[in-house]
Amino acid sequence: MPGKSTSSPDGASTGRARPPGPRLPAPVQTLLFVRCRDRWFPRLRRAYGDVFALDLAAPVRHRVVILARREHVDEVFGGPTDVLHAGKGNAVLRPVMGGRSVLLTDGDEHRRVRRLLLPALSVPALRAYEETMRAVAAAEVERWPVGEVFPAHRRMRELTLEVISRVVLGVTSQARLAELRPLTRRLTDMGQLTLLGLSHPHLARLRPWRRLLAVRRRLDALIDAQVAERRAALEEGDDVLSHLLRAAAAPHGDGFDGAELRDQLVTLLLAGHETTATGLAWALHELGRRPEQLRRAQRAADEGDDAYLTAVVKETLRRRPVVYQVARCLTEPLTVAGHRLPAGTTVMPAIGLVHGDPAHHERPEDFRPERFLGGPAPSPAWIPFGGGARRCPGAGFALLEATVVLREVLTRYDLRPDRARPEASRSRQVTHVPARGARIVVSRRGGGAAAGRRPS
Ligand code: HEM
Repeated sequence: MPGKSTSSPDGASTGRARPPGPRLPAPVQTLLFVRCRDRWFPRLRRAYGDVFALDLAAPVRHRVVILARREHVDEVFGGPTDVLHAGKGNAVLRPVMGGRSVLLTDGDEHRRVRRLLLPALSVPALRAYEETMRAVAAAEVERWPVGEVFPAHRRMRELTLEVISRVVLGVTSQARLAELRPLTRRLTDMGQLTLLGLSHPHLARLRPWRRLLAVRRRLDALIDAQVAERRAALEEGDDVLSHLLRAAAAPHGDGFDGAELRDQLVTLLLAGHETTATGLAWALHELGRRPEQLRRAQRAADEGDDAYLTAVVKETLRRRPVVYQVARCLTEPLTVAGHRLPAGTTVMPAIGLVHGDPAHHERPEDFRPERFLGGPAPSPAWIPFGGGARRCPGAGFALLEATVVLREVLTRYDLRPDRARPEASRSRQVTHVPARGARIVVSRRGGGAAAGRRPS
Protein backbone atom coordinates (compact mmCIF):
# COMPACT_ATOMS: atom_id res chain seq x y z
CA MET A 1 0.00 0.00 0.00
CA PRO A 2 1.51 3.35 -0.95
CA GLY A 3 0.35 5.11 2.21
CA LYS A 4 -0.22 8.81 2.72
CA SER A 5 1.95 11.79 3.38
CA THR A 6 1.29 14.79 5.55
CA SER A 7 2.66 18.18 4.60
CA SER A 8 5.90 17.50 6.43
CA PRO A 9 8.17 20.58 6.67
CA ASP A 10 10.88 19.06 4.52
CA GLY A 11 8.27 18.00 1.99
CA ALA A 12 9.57 14.45 2.09
CA SER A 13 7.23 11.81 0.78
CA THR A 14 9.60 8.97 1.47
CA GLY A 15 10.91 10.37 4.76
CA ARG A 16 13.98 9.68 6.88
CA ALA A 17 14.75 6.58 8.89
CA ARG A 18 13.14 5.98 12.27
CA PRO A 19 13.66 8.76 14.77
CA PRO A 20 16.38 8.30 17.43
CA GLY A 21 15.50 7.35 20.97
CA PRO A 22 16.66 5.66 24.18
CA ARG A 23 17.89 2.08 24.04
CA LEU A 24 16.54 1.02 27.40
CA PRO A 25 14.48 -2.20 27.55
CA ALA A 26 10.81 -1.68 26.67
CA PRO A 27 9.52 -2.44 30.22
CA VAL A 28 11.88 0.22 31.66
CA GLN A 29 10.77 2.76 29.08
CA THR A 30 7.16 1.91 29.85
CA LEU A 31 7.74 2.44 33.55
CA LEU A 32 9.45 5.80 32.99
CA PHE A 33 6.65 6.81 30.63
CA VAL A 34 3.93 5.90 33.11
CA ARG A 35 5.63 7.28 36.22
CA CYS A 36 7.50 10.42 35.24
CA ARG A 37 7.17 11.43 31.59
CA ASP A 38 7.00 15.12 32.49
CA ARG A 39 10.60 14.91 33.79
CA TRP A 40 11.87 12.28 31.35
CA PHE A 41 10.60 13.83 28.09
CA PRO A 42 12.49 17.16 28.43
CA ARG A 43 15.70 15.14 28.92
CA LEU A 44 14.96 13.00 25.90
CA ARG A 45 14.31 16.11 23.86
CA ARG A 46 17.69 17.55 24.84
CA ALA A 47 19.39 14.25 23.95
CA TYR A 48 17.59 13.35 20.72
CA GLY A 49 15.91 16.50 19.41
CA ASP A 50 12.31 17.42 18.61
CA VAL A 51 11.28 13.99 17.33
CA PHE A 52 12.21 10.88 19.28
CA ALA A 53 11.00 7.30 19.49
CA LEU A 54 10.14 5.06 22.43
CA ASP A 55 9.43 1.35 22.72
CA LEU A 56 6.50 0.80 25.06
CA ALA A 57 5.45 -2.60 26.33
CA ALA A 58 1.83 -2.01 27.31
CA PRO A 59 -0.91 -2.80 26.58
CA VAL A 60 1.07 -4.55 23.78
CA ARG A 61 4.60 -3.83 22.65
CA HIS A 62 4.54 -0.90 20.25
CA ARG A 63 6.59 1.88 18.72
CA VAL A 64 5.76 5.41 19.82
CA VAL A 65 7.02 8.63 18.24
CA ILE A 66 6.99 11.74 20.42
CA LEU A 67 6.58 15.14 18.77
CA ALA A 68 7.82 18.24 20.59
CA ARG A 69 7.63 20.87 17.84
CA ARG A 70 4.42 22.74 17.25
CA GLU A 71 4.71 22.47 13.45
CA HIS A 72 4.93 18.69 13.74
CA VAL A 73 2.03 18.59 16.17
CA ASP A 74 -0.01 20.62 13.65
CA GLU A 75 0.69 17.96 11.03
CA VAL A 76 -0.98 15.41 13.28
CA PHE A 77 -3.92 17.57 14.37
CA GLY A 78 -4.54 18.64 10.77
CA GLY A 79 -3.70 15.24 9.26
CA PRO A 80 -6.01 12.64 7.71
CA THR A 81 -8.43 11.37 10.37
CA ASP A 82 -8.92 8.08 8.53
CA VAL A 83 -5.21 7.33 9.11
CA LEU A 84 -4.65 8.99 12.50
CA HIS A 85 -6.92 7.05 14.83
CA ALA A 86 -7.30 7.82 18.53
CA GLY A 87 -10.18 5.52 19.43
CA LYS A 88 -8.15 2.34 19.01
CA GLY A 89 -5.50 3.64 21.40
CA ASN A 90 -8.20 4.21 24.03
CA ALA A 91 -9.46 0.60 23.88
CA VAL A 92 -8.22 0.05 27.43
CA LEU A 93 -10.97 2.43 28.61
CA ARG A 94 -13.75 0.28 27.13
CA PRO A 95 -14.83 -1.44 30.40
CA VAL A 96 -15.06 1.95 32.12
CA MET A 97 -16.39 4.33 29.45
CA GLY A 98 -18.30 1.76 27.38
CA GLY A 99 -17.63 0.52 23.85
CA ARG A 100 -19.59 3.29 22.13
CA SER A 101 -18.01 6.19 24.00
CA VAL A 102 -16.80 9.08 21.83
CA LEU A 103 -13.32 8.34 23.16
CA LEU A 104 -13.30 4.87 21.60
CA THR A 105 -14.74 5.61 18.19
CA ASP A 106 -12.99 6.66 14.98
CA GLY A 107 -13.91 7.69 11.44
CA ASP A 108 -17.57 8.27 10.47
CA GLU A 109 -18.87 6.96 13.78
CA HIS A 110 -16.67 9.40 15.70
CA ARG A 111 -17.80 12.30 13.51
CA ARG A 112 -21.44 11.34 14.12
CA VAL A 113 -21.03 11.16 17.91
CA ARG A 114 -19.30 14.55 18.04
CA ARG A 115 -21.96 16.12 15.81
CA LEU A 116 -24.60 14.99 18.29
CA LEU A 117 -22.64 15.98 21.41
CA LEU A 118 -21.21 19.38 20.48
CA PRO A 119 -24.39 21.53 20.47
CA ALA A 120 -24.98 20.65 24.13
CA LEU A 121 -21.48 21.95 24.95
CA SER A 122 -21.55 25.02 22.68
CA VAL A 123 -21.17 28.61 23.88
CA PRO A 124 -24.95 29.38 23.91
CA ALA A 125 -25.63 26.16 25.85
CA LEU A 126 -22.86 26.96 28.35
CA ARG A 127 -24.57 30.21 29.36
CA ALA A 128 -27.43 28.20 30.80
CA TYR A 129 -25.04 26.18 32.98
CA GLU A 130 -23.13 29.08 34.53
CA GLU A 131 -25.53 29.77 37.40
CA THR A 132 -25.51 26.11 38.48
CA MET A 133 -21.70 26.15 38.40
CA ARG A 134 -21.65 29.31 40.51
CA ALA A 135 -24.14 28.02 43.08
CA VAL A 136 -22.34 24.69 43.53
CA ALA A 137 -18.96 26.45 43.78
CA ALA A 138 -20.22 29.00 46.33
CA ALA A 139 -21.74 26.32 48.57
CA GLU A 140 -18.65 24.09 48.45
CA VAL A 141 -16.13 26.88 48.96
CA GLU A 142 -18.08 28.22 51.95
CA ARG A 143 -17.42 24.87 53.68
CA TRP A 144 -13.63 25.07 53.38
CA PRO A 145 -11.80 24.71 56.70
CA VAL A 146 -10.31 28.11 57.48
CA GLY A 147 -6.79 28.10 58.97
CA GLU A 148 -6.17 24.37 58.39
CA VAL A 149 -4.00 22.70 55.78
CA PHE A 150 -6.13 20.75 53.30
CA PRO A 151 -5.54 19.22 49.84
CA ALA A 152 -7.09 21.55 47.28
CA HIS A 153 -7.13 18.76 44.73
CA ARG A 154 -9.49 16.59 46.78
CA ARG A 155 -11.89 19.46 47.47
CA MET A 156 -11.85 20.44 43.81
CA ARG A 157 -12.69 16.89 42.80
CA GLU A 158 -15.76 17.00 45.05
CA LEU A 159 -16.77 20.33 43.60
CA THR A 160 -16.31 19.47 39.92
CA LEU A 161 -18.02 16.11 40.34
CA GLU A 162 -21.07 17.85 41.74
CA VAL A 163 -21.00 20.43 38.93
CA ILE A 164 -20.76 17.79 36.22
CA SER A 165 -23.46 15.61 37.83
CA ARG A 166 -25.84 18.54 37.92
CA VAL A 167 -24.93 20.16 34.62
CA VAL A 168 -24.43 17.06 32.46
CA LEU A 169 -26.91 14.63 34.04
CA GLY A 170 -29.28 17.17 35.56
CA VAL A 171 -29.10 15.43 38.95
CA THR A 172 -30.65 17.52 41.70
CA SER A 173 -31.59 14.87 44.27
CA GLN A 174 -29.11 14.74 47.15
CA ALA A 175 -29.73 11.01 47.51
CA ARG A 176 -28.73 10.36 43.90
CA LEU A 177 -25.69 12.61 44.20
CA ALA A 178 -24.63 10.74 47.32
CA GLU A 179 -24.88 7.46 45.45
CA LEU A 180 -23.07 8.75 42.36
CA ARG A 181 -20.09 10.10 44.31
CA PRO A 182 -18.51 6.84 45.56
CA LEU A 183 -19.21 5.04 42.28
CA THR A 184 -17.40 7.64 40.18
CA ARG A 185 -14.59 7.74 42.77
CA ARG A 186 -14.05 4.00 42.42
CA LEU A 187 -13.72 4.34 38.66
CA THR A 188 -11.44 7.38 38.64
CA ASP A 189 -9.22 6.19 41.48
CA MET A 190 -8.14 2.89 39.98
CA GLY A 191 -4.47 2.60 39.03
CA GLN A 192 -3.10 1.96 35.53
CA LEU A 193 -2.49 -1.74 36.17
CA THR A 194 -5.98 -2.31 37.50
CA LEU A 195 -7.32 -0.53 34.43
CA LEU A 196 -5.26 -2.76 32.13
CA GLY A 197 -6.51 -5.84 33.99
CA LEU A 198 -10.16 -4.91 33.41
CA SER A 199 -9.87 -5.75 29.71
CA HIS A 200 -8.39 -9.16 30.46
CA PRO A 201 -11.16 -11.79 30.52
CA HIS A 202 -9.37 -14.01 33.09
CA LEU A 203 -8.60 -11.17 35.49
CA ALA A 204 -12.07 -9.71 35.13
CA ARG A 205 -13.38 -12.78 36.98
CA LEU A 206 -11.23 -12.05 40.03
CA ARG A 207 -12.57 -10.12 42.99
CA PRO A 208 -11.07 -6.61 42.59
CA TRP A 209 -11.99 -6.46 38.91
CA ARG A 210 -15.35 -8.15 39.40
CA ARG A 211 -16.21 -5.48 41.95
CA LEU A 212 -15.20 -2.68 39.59
CA LEU A 213 -17.37 -4.11 36.84
CA ALA A 214 -20.23 -4.24 39.36
CA VAL A 215 -19.58 -0.54 40.11
CA ARG A 216 -19.93 0.29 36.44
CA ARG A 217 -23.19 -1.71 36.24
CA ARG A 218 -24.56 0.18 39.26
CA LEU A 219 -23.56 3.48 37.65
CA ASP A 220 -25.36 2.39 34.47
CA ALA A 221 -28.51 1.72 36.46
CA LEU A 222 -28.36 5.16 38.12
CA ILE A 223 -27.83 6.86 34.78
CA ASP A 224 -30.72 4.92 33.23
CA ALA A 225 -32.97 6.11 36.05
CA GLN A 226 -31.80 9.67 35.51
CA VAL A 227 -32.40 9.44 31.74
CA ALA A 228 -35.94 8.15 32.35
CA GLU A 229 -36.67 11.08 34.70
CA ARG A 230 -35.27 13.70 32.35
CA ARG A 231 -37.18 12.17 29.45
CA ALA A 232 -40.42 12.42 31.42
CA ALA A 233 -39.85 16.18 31.96
CA LEU A 234 -38.26 16.91 28.62
CA GLU A 235 -39.07 20.61 28.31
CA GLU A 236 -37.80 21.55 31.77
CA GLY A 237 -34.16 20.59 31.97
CA ASP A 238 -31.29 22.96 31.29
CA ASP A 239 -28.66 20.27 31.38
CA VAL A 240 -26.61 18.44 28.76
CA LEU A 241 -28.75 15.29 29.01
CA SER A 242 -31.98 17.23 28.41
CA HIS A 243 -30.37 18.98 25.41
CA LEU A 244 -29.45 15.61 23.93
CA LEU A 245 -32.90 14.13 24.56
CA ARG A 246 -34.68 17.16 23.07
CA ALA A 247 -32.46 17.07 19.97
CA ALA A 248 -33.30 13.40 19.48
CA ALA A 249 -37.04 13.98 20.01
CA ALA A 250 -37.25 16.89 17.51
CA PRO A 251 -38.92 16.17 14.14
CA HIS A 252 -36.19 14.62 11.94
CA GLY A 253 -33.96 14.78 15.01
CA ASP A 254 -31.04 12.43 15.42
CA GLY A 255 -29.88 11.05 18.72
CA PHE A 256 -28.15 8.33 20.68
CA ASP A 257 -29.87 5.06 21.48
CA GLY A 258 -30.05 3.89 25.12
CA ALA A 259 -26.69 2.17 25.63
CA GLU A 260 -24.89 4.67 23.43
CA LEU A 261 -26.31 7.61 25.36
CA ARG A 262 -25.23 6.00 28.62
CA ASP A 263 -21.66 5.54 27.35
CA GLN A 264 -21.45 9.21 26.33
CA LEU A 265 -22.81 10.35 29.69
CA VAL A 266 -20.35 8.22 31.66
CA THR A 267 -17.55 9.58 29.45
CA LEU A 268 -18.55 13.20 30.07
CA LEU A 269 -18.91 12.50 33.79
CA LEU A 270 -15.45 10.96 34.11
CA ALA A 271 -13.50 12.95 31.48
CA GLY A 272 -15.10 16.20 32.55
CA HIS A 273 -14.54 16.46 36.27
CA GLU A 274 -11.15 14.99 37.15
CA THR A 275 -9.36 17.12 34.52
CA THR A 276 -10.98 20.39 35.57
CA ALA A 277 -10.39 19.66 39.26
CA THR A 278 -6.70 19.08 38.57
CA GLY A 279 -6.39 22.34 36.63
CA LEU A 280 -8.08 24.23 39.46
CA ALA A 281 -5.90 22.66 42.15
CA TRP A 282 -2.78 23.69 40.22
CA ALA A 283 -4.17 27.21 39.72
CA LEU A 284 -4.71 27.73 43.46
CA HIS A 285 -1.31 26.33 44.32
CA GLU A 286 0.46 28.48 41.71
CA LEU A 287 -1.36 31.63 42.83
CA GLY A 288 -0.78 30.87 46.50
CA ARG A 289 2.97 30.80 45.92
CA ARG A 290 2.95 34.25 44.33
CA PRO A 291 1.48 36.96 46.60
CA GLU A 292 1.52 39.68 43.95
CA GLN A 293 -0.26 37.60 41.38
CA LEU A 294 -2.70 36.38 43.98
CA ARG A 295 -3.61 39.99 44.81
CA ARG A 296 -3.97 40.82 41.11
CA ALA A 297 -6.30 37.83 40.66
CA GLN A 298 -8.30 38.76 43.78
CA ARG A 299 -8.76 42.26 42.40
CA ALA A 300 -9.99 40.75 39.13
CA ALA A 301 -12.41 38.53 41.06
CA ASP A 302 -13.73 41.52 43.07
CA GLU A 303 -14.20 43.60 39.92
CA GLY A 304 -15.82 40.83 37.88
CA ASP A 305 -12.85 40.85 35.48
CA ASP A 306 -13.38 37.33 34.18
CA ALA A 307 -10.90 37.86 31.33
CA TYR A 308 -8.06 38.00 33.86
CA LEU A 309 -9.31 34.95 35.76
CA THR A 310 -9.58 33.00 32.49
CA ALA A 311 -6.01 34.08 31.72
CA VAL A 312 -4.96 32.59 35.08
CA VAL A 313 -6.63 29.33 34.11
CA LYS A 314 -4.99 29.33 30.67
CA GLU A 315 -1.55 30.05 32.07
CA THR A 316 -2.04 27.26 34.62
CA LEU A 317 -2.99 24.80 31.88
CA ARG A 318 0.06 25.93 29.89
CA ARG A 319 2.54 25.58 32.69
CA ARG A 320 0.95 22.58 34.37
CA PRO A 321 -0.72 20.70 31.51
CA VAL A 322 -3.24 18.31 33.02
CA VAL A 323 -2.91 15.99 30.02
CA TYR A 324 0.78 15.83 29.07
CA GLN A 325 0.39 14.18 25.66
CA VAL A 326 -2.26 12.86 23.31
CA ALA A 327 -2.01 9.88 20.98
CA ARG A 328 -2.95 8.85 17.46
CA CYS A 329 -2.37 5.39 16.03
CA LEU A 330 -1.47 5.09 12.32
CA THR A 331 -3.74 2.79 10.33
CA GLU A 332 -1.49 3.22 7.25
CA PRO A 333 2.11 4.31 6.69
CA LEU A 334 2.41 8.08 6.99
CA THR A 335 5.15 10.68 6.79
CA VAL A 336 5.18 12.77 9.95
CA ALA A 337 7.87 15.32 10.85
CA GLY A 338 9.86 14.09 7.85
CA HIS A 339 9.93 10.48 9.05
CA ARG A 340 8.25 7.68 7.16
CA LEU A 341 6.37 5.82 9.88
CA PRO A 342 4.86 2.35 9.43
CA ALA A 343 1.23 1.49 10.13
CA GLY A 344 0.77 0.60 13.80
CA THR A 345 3.07 3.39 15.04
CA THR A 346 1.56 5.63 17.71
CA VAL A 347 2.39 9.32 17.32
CA MET A 348 2.14 11.46 20.43
CA PRO A 349 1.99 15.26 20.28
CA ALA A 350 3.67 16.18 23.59
CA ILE A 351 1.58 19.05 24.93
CA GLY A 352 3.95 19.57 27.86
CA LEU A 353 7.01 19.97 25.63
CA VAL A 354 5.27 22.40 23.25
CA HIS A 355 4.08 24.50 26.19
CA GLY A 356 7.57 24.66 27.65
CA ASP A 357 9.23 25.71 24.37
CA PRO A 358 10.75 29.23 24.59
CA ALA A 359 10.19 29.59 20.83
CA HIS A 360 6.48 29.94 21.60
CA HIS A 361 6.27 31.19 25.16
CA GLU A 362 8.84 33.68 26.37
CA ARG A 363 10.45 32.52 29.64
CA PRO A 364 8.24 29.43 29.77
CA GLU A 365 9.12 28.71 33.42
CA ASP A 366 7.46 31.95 34.57
CA PHE A 367 3.84 31.95 35.65
CA ARG A 368 2.47 34.98 33.84
CA PRO A 369 -1.30 35.10 33.11
CA GLU A 370 -0.77 38.41 31.30
CA ARG A 371 0.57 36.52 28.30
CA PHE A 372 -3.03 35.48 27.63
CA LEU A 373 -4.49 38.99 27.84
CA GLY A 374 -5.28 41.12 24.80
CA GLY A 375 -2.87 40.92 21.91
CA PRO A 376 -3.33 38.73 18.89
CA ALA A 377 -5.39 35.54 18.74
CA PRO A 378 -4.43 32.80 21.22
CA SER A 379 -1.12 31.15 20.43
CA PRO A 380 -1.46 28.00 18.32
CA ALA A 381 1.19 26.61 20.65
CA TRP A 382 -1.34 26.60 23.52
CA ILE A 383 -2.86 23.13 23.22
CA PRO A 384 -3.98 21.87 26.66
CA PHE A 385 -7.16 20.51 25.06
CA GLY A 386 -5.43 18.68 22.20
CA GLY A 387 -6.46 19.53 18.68
CA GLY A 388 -8.04 18.79 15.33
CA ALA A 389 -11.02 16.47 15.05
CA ARG A 390 -10.49 15.20 18.59
CA ARG A 391 -10.00 18.50 20.37
CA CYS A 392 -11.62 18.32 23.78
CA PRO A 393 -15.34 19.10 23.31
CA GLY A 394 -15.47 20.23 26.95
CA ALA A 395 -12.83 22.99 26.56
CA GLY A 396 -15.35 25.84 26.81
CA PHE A 397 -17.10 24.10 29.70
CA ALA A 398 -13.82 23.65 31.59
CA LEU A 399 -12.65 27.25 31.07
CA LEU A 400 -16.01 28.63 32.17
CA GLU A 401 -16.23 26.39 35.21
CA ALA A 402 -12.66 27.11 36.29
CA THR A 403 -13.20 30.87 35.93
CA VAL A 404 -16.42 30.73 37.96
CA VAL A 405 -14.79 28.64 40.70
CA LEU A 406 -11.74 30.92 40.93
CA ARG A 407 -14.08 33.91 41.31
CA GLU A 408 -15.90 32.23 44.20
CA VAL A 409 -12.64 31.26 45.94
CA LEU A 410 -10.75 34.51 45.46
CA THR A 411 -13.52 36.88 46.52
CA ARG A 412 -13.65 35.00 49.84
CA TYR A 413 -10.16 33.86 50.70
CA ASP A 414 -6.49 34.59 50.97
CA LEU A 415 -4.51 31.46 50.40
CA ARG A 416 -1.04 30.03 50.64
CA PRO A 417 0.47 26.60 50.09
CA ASP A 418 1.52 24.64 53.16
CA ARG A 419 5.15 24.94 52.06
CA ALA A 420 7.01 27.27 49.74
CA ARG A 421 8.54 24.73 47.37
CA PRO A 422 6.91 24.20 43.98
CA GLU A 423 4.89 21.02 43.95
CA ALA A 424 6.01 18.06 41.84
CA SER A 425 3.50 16.29 39.66
CA ARG A 426 2.66 12.62 39.44
CA SER A 427 0.76 10.82 36.74
CA ARG A 428 -2.64 9.38 37.50
CA GLN A 429 -4.17 7.49 34.60
CA VAL A 430 -4.08 10.12 31.82
CA THR A 431 -3.75 13.20 34.03
CA HIS A 432 -0.82 14.89 35.76
CA VAL A 433 -1.87 15.77 39.27
CA PRO A 434 -0.13 17.63 42.12
CA ALA A 435 1.95 14.95 43.88
CA ARG A 436 0.97 16.10 47.40
CA GLY A 437 -2.58 17.07 46.51
CA ALA A 438 -1.85 20.84 46.27
CA ARG A 439 -2.16 21.44 49.99
CA ILE A 440 -3.17 24.96 50.90
CA VAL A 441 -4.31 27.03 53.88
CA VAL A 442 -7.06 29.60 53.43
CA SER A 443 -8.12 32.54 55.57
CA ARG A 444 -11.09 34.85 55.20
CA ARG A 445 -10.05 37.98 53.34
CA GLY A 446 -9.53 41.06 55.41
CA GLY A 447 -8.71 39.26 58.65
CA GLY A 448 -8.01 35.94 60.35
CA ALA A 449 -4.90 34.32 61.71
CA ALA A 450 -3.44 33.10 58.45
CA ALA A 451 -4.24 36.23 56.43
CA GLY A 452 -1.30 37.62 54.54
CA ARG A 453 1.14 35.08 55.98
CA ARG A 454 3.35 33.65 53.29
CA PRO A 455 5.17 30.32 53.38
CA SER A 456 8.56 30.63 54.98
C1 HEM B 1 -9.10 21.42 32.26
C2 HEM B 1 -9.97 20.51 31.86
C3 HEM B 1 -9.77 19.60 30.68
C4 HEM B 1 -8.63 19.26 30.01
C5 HEM B 1 -7.20 19.73 30.28
C6 HEM B 1 -9.03 18.35 28.96
C7 HEM B 1 -8.15 17.82 28.03
C8 HEM B 1 -8.51 16.95 27.02
C9 HEM B 1 -7.61 16.42 26.04
C10 HEM B 1 -6.13 16.73 25.93
C11 HEM B 1 -8.34 15.59 25.23
C12 HEM B 1 -7.80 14.77 24.05
C13 HEM B 1 -7.77 15.65 22.80
C14 HEM B 1 -7.00 15.04 21.64
O1 HEM B 1 -6.83 13.82 21.58
O2 HEM B 1 -6.55 15.82 20.76
C15 HEM B 1 -9.69 15.59 25.71
C16 HEM B 1 -10.72 14.86 25.15
C17 HEM B 1 -12.00 14.84 25.64
N1 HEM B 1 -12.51 15.60 26.68
FE1 HEM B 1 -11.48 16.95 27.77
N2 HEM B 1 -10.37 18.14 29.03
C18 HEM B 1 -10.87 18.89 30.05
C19 HEM B 1 -12.20 18.99 30.44
C20 HEM B 1 -13.25 18.32 29.85
C21 HEM B 1 -14.65 18.49 30.19
C22 HEM B 1 -15.19 19.50 31.21
C23 HEM B 1 -15.36 17.60 29.43
C24 HEM B 1 -16.85 17.37 29.37
C25 HEM B 1 -17.77 18.18 29.82
C26 HEM B 1 -14.41 16.87 28.61
C27 HEM B 1 -14.72 15.87 27.73
C28 HEM B 1 -13.83 15.29 26.84
C29 HEM B 1 -14.22 14.27 25.87
C30 HEM B 1 -15.60 13.65 25.70
C31 HEM B 1 -13.06 13.98 25.12
C32 HEM B 1 -12.94 12.99 23.96
C33 HEM B 1 -13.05 13.74 22.61
C34 HEM B 1 -12.89 12.86 21.39
O3 HEM B 1 -12.28 11.80 21.49
O4 HEM B 1 -13.37 13.27 20.32
N3 HEM B 1 -13.15 17.33 28.90
N4 HEM B 1 -9.80 16.44 26.80
